Amino acid sequence: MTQALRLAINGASGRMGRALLTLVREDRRFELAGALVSAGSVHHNTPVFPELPVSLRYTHDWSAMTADVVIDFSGPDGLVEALGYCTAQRAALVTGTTGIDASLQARLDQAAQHIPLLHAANFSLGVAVLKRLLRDAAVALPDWDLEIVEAHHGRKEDAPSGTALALGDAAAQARGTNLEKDAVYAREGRPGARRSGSIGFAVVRGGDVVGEHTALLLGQGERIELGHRATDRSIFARGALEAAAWLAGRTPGSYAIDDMLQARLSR
Ligand SMILES: NC(=O)C1=CN([C@@H]2O[C@H](COP(=O)(O)OP(=O)(O)OC[C@H]3O[C@@H](n4cnc5c(N)ncnc54)[C@H](OP(=O)(O)O)[C@@H]3O)[C@@H](O)[C@H]2O)C=CC1
Ligand SMILES: O=C(O)C1=N[C@H](C(=O)O)C[C@H](O)C1
Repeated sequence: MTQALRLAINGASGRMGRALLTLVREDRRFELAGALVSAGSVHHNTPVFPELPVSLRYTHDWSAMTADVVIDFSGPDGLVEALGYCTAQRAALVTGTTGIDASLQARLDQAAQHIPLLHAANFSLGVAVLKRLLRDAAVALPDWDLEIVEAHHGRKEDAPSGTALALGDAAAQARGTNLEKDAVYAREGRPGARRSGSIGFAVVRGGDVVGEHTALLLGQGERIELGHRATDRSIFARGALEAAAWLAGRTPGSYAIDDMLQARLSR
């Protein structure tokens, strides 16, 4: 049997971090090397599995840890710290953090020259397929209006979601344009008639919604709605663990979830 990969989870005390910890306990492909939290975390130095006879504690001390691969679901600041560790130690990095601005994106691109790095705004298989369907529909119906609606729990900090932006970007690229030019993020007062070719975003926040995305393609007298609803956060955690097992040991570079799913989705 091959040796277990030493895995560190960054943002370990969060919603996604906890979903990962639950799964990784039962996953023989991995040995949990660290559960990282922020410098000021109330979880720092508390036991990760208080109900089990294991000594692992949440920590902010990256220096005491040896990991082959890091999975990060912490937020932009935490991602910067994970990047620092992975680049210095030549560890692989899987990150699902969203709300990444252009300067952080440039740092990810730079780091990917030295380490294998996979960033995905959504680790669900269903969303990967939705993106493909949307690309096809956007090309087949170039004149139809495209609007993307997303809904998430009330604690989510970024908007629109990373997935909504990735869907918009995929459709824009498929139509030979780009999201920076075409996106409309807000309408209020009298914004005037809809600009042809624009891609509108609408955001819903509240309750415990795990994550819902609908792409509306609006024609004259008809419309298509392509949607995905996540009802259980463990689907993202499962996808991230698959990505970590797939990514560790690869040559440095920037990988996408489509690279990992290629074989499966092209069947
Ligand atoms: N790609 C995907 O499939 C998915 C992506 N996401 C994204 O993942 C990210 C996290 O989401 P979620 O788990 O819901 O958020 P949470 O807020 O529940 O968890 C994030 C955790 O990160 C910790 N954290 C904050 N700063 C740092 C830091 N500097 N270093 C280490 N840890 C830190 C915080 O814990 P503490 O205070 O204890 O440090 C916090 O609990 C978001 O960007 C979200 O959009 C979410 C779901 C799926
Ligand atoms: O914050 C979340 O919860 C989620 N964030 C991701 C995003 O921004 O797209 C993915 C998922 O929808 C859950």
